[in-house]
Amino acid sequence: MKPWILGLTGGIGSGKSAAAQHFRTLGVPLVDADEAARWVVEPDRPALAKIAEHFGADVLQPDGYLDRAALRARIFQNAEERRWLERLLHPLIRQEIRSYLERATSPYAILVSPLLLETDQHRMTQRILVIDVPESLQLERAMQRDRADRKQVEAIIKTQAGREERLRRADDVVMNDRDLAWLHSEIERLHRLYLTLRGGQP
Ligand SMILES: CC(C)(COP(=O)(O)OP(=O)(O)OC[C@H]1O[C@@H](n2cnc3c(N)ncnc32)[C@H](O)[C@@H]1O)[C@@H](O)C(=O)NCCC(=O)NCCS
Ligand SMILES: Nc1ncnc2c1ncn2[C@@H]1O[C@H](COP(=O)(O)OP(=O)(O)OP(=O)(O)O)[C@@H](O)[C@H]1O
Repeated sequence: MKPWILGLTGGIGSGKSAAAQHFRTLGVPLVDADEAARWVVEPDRPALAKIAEHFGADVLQPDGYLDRAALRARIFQNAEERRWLERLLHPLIRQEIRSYLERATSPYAILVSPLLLETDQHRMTQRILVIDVPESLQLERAMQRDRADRKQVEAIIKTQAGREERLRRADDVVMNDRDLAWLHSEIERLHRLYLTLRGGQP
C-alpha cells in the first residue's frame, strides 16, 4: 500500500519538533527535514566540501563538522547566499526524505518540515497539519531556546511563508499558545482522526 503522508509544518519556534516528538511517542514513523539537512552535510558527504569551497573554511569547525551558527549568520543576512545553499541542499534533503518515507509500512507516516509549503516537499504529502502561534510567542520561544537573537529570528521569519498563507493551505491546525499538555492532547485528537481516515482503529 502506498504510504499516506501527513505534512507537519509551522514557522521557526512554532512547536513543530514538540508536536513531532509526541506523534513519535504514539508510534508514528516520522522524518524531519531539519534532521535530513544535517545528514546531507556530514563530514563524509560531498555537499560539505562544496559549502566550504563556496563560503570559505570559516564555516567549518576544527573537528571538520559544519559550523552551523556561522553558516546561519551568513545565509540569513544575504538572500543570494541562502538561495545558493538551498539549491545545493534541497534536492539532497528531498532524496533523504523520499527514501525514508518509501520504507514506511504504518497506517500513516509524517514529514516534518519548516519549508513544506515554500518548497515542493508538500507534493509528497496527502494532508497538511499546521502548528500555529502568534508571532510574538514564536519570537519569544525561538529566542528562549537560545538559537538566535531577535534580529536573526525576525530575519528567518521573513524568509518563511506568512502565517495567513500557512493557515489558508492547512487541512488541520493546532494553535500552540497554551502549555505542552494542551499540545499533546491536540496531537492525540488528530492521531485518532488520521487513524480513522486510514481505516484503522482509533
Ligand atoms: C543554516 C543552517 C546550517 C543553520 O543550522 P541550525 O542548526 O542553526 O538550525 P536548524 O537547521 O535546526 O534550523 C532551524 C530553523 O531555521 C529555519 N530555517 C532553516 N533553513 C531555512 C531556510 N533555508 N529558509 C527559511 N528558514 C530556514 C527553520 O525554521 C528551521 O526549523 C541550517 O538551517 C541549514 O542548513 N539550512 C539550509 C537547509 C534548509 O533549507 N533546511 C530547512 C529544511 S528543508
Ligand atoms: N506549548 C508549549 N509550551 C511551552 N513551550 C513550548 C510549547 N511548544 C513548544 N515549546 C518550546 O518552544 C521552543 C520551540 O519549539 P520547537 O523546537 O518544537 O519549535 P520548531 O517549530 O520545531 O522550531 P524550528 O523551526 O526552529 O525547528 C522549544 O524550546 C519548545 O520546548
